[in-house]
Amino acid sequence: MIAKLEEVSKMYKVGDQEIVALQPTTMEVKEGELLLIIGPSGSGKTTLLSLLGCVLYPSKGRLWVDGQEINRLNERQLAHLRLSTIGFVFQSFNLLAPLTAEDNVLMPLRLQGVKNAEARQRTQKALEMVDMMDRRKQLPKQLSGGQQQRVAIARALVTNPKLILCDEPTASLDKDSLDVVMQELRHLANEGKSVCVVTHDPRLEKYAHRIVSVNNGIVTTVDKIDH
Ligand SMILES: Nc1ncnc2c1ncn2[C@@H]1O[C@H](COP(=O)(O)OP(=O)(O)OP(=O)(O)O)[C@@H](O)[C@H]1O
Repeated sequence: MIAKLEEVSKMYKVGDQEIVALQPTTMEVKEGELLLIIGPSGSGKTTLLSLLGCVLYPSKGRLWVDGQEINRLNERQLAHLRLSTIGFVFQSFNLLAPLTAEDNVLMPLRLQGVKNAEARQRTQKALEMVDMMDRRKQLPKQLSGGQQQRVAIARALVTNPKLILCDEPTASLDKDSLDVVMQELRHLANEGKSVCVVTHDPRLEKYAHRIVSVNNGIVTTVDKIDH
């Protein structure tokens, strides 16, 4: 198992009001699964993903990611855990506009201080996995939304993270690009990665190994009908 929550809750303070974004939640994320986190706007999905992504500390309860208990780590250790263990994919791709596809994918390895020759080799492998080698010299604006998202996936997996977290990765995509991106993510899960995908789009359900639904901060497991 890559992540485990034990009675984890998250509260936000707004003025003197306290908003409960996530009610006490106990769940696991396993290796080799694509876990879909589905629910309406404002239900707590991003909060749950941010906790799994070690971006937020739990307000209460205990959270382990890759065997480390989050509340025992300081900000610096948390940043290190993020860089070494987790890959992030966002709705808006978040590629750096002046850099080619290849240089975007290379960036996390530069941050990790990986030597140039190895970094180039790993970048090539990641771009091959998402079938974007032939477009590697292009800038993000010269790519379609689906192609940009595939580059963003390559960037997320170039560090060989155990856990890949995706926030509405298909929201800006048409149906065909959605299929390609979700098949890519499913493939990564089948190869042994843990992939969590937040969405409010039921079309993504068929790509999931497991589904949890979030409503008003309450997380429940949904029985999955296999397609
Ligand atoms: N930083 C914050 N400060 C205060 N309240 C917050 C903060 N982040 C989220 N919330 C509140 O917590 C609740 C859950 O928000 P969250 O972003 O997790 O929902 P979501 O399901 O991801 O929504 P969406 O699909 O619209 O992104 C909402 O009521 C939201 O307003």
